[in-house]
Amino acid sequence: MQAQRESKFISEIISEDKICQVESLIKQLDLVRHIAESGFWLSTDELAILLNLDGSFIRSLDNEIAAPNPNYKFFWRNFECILADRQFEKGFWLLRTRDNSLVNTSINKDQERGQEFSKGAANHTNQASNSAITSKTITSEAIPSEAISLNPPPETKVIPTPYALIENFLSQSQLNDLLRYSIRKQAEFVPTSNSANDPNYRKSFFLAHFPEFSELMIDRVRKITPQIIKHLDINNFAIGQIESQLTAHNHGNFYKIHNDSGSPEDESRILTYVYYFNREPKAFTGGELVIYDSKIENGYYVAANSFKTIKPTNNTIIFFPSHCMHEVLPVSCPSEYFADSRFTINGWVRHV
Ligand SMILES: O=C(O)CCC(=O)C(=O)O
Ligand SMILES: [Fe+2]
Repeated sequence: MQAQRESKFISEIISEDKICQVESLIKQLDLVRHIAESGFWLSTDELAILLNLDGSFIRSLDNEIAAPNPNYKFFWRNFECILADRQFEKGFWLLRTRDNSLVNTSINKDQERGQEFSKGAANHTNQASNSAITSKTITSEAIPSEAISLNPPPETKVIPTPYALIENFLSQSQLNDLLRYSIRKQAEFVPTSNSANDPNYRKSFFLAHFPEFSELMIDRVRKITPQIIKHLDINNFAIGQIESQLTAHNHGNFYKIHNDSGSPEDESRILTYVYYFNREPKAFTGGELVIYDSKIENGYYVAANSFKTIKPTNNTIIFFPSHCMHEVLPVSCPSEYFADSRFTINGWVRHV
């Protein structure tokens, strides 16, 4: 009798415990959905608390934050956690509900349940491993629940990056004036920063305010953009704001691989332009712009292995799609004179 009472008591404790687990799971999922809907960014520490991530996984996220991979994301249940920005060496994450429209309806109910309730850790995948388990045709047979991916299939096709180069973009007198102006403004140039705030990611100087030439450049870029759109054979778009900055790369300066439209506030950038100018004879070497071809992985553009190398040529402008990965190779400028820098006016054409 005593033993019977005890076992009943134990089973009540176990089931209450299970109810608590389910209740806290529901609370957690509600919170995650709430954050996803709000669009607020979470730091890695906050994300770790919210999703109850384990230490080794958090360390792997820290590695991703340090790595120059602006498009990193991982999956947690039916949410995507996207590395939105790097600020003060910390990663900030945007949560989004995954688009399940590609879920094959032939997944049977048991498998769906397996996916929904499999442990969080099983769903933490980086892009590479995730694509490895992604299958175009998910059938109901013989697939362990953890191997089912609700992702679109990986697109491994290499998409060549189109670009347009225009030589002698400004008149000789405009070019001379611009060069003189830039050299005179040396004291107003400030070091560039980047979203990772990592000095090993980008080193150069820029001038944000230069109305005497930004207006000229923006006007020229606006007028030529319709032709560029045709030449690059990209979808037409309504031209909105055009940004511009004046940059100087001197000895040892560089900008590692990145794209220009990866963060939410830069999403509307469609075209990147870079106008190169320098003193003649040219007193620097290097500083080539490397533009990578693209592959689509998990719905994101990532760099393919193939690329084009563009030599910065005086009075030449290049246009290419802002979502494409690119980098500026280190500049060697033995004199280290500011006047000998690799100068650019560069910026972005946004859609409205
Ligand atoms: O200077 C260049 O060639 C490219 C600069 C660049 O990629 C940028 O400012 O985003
Ligand atoms: Fe860029």
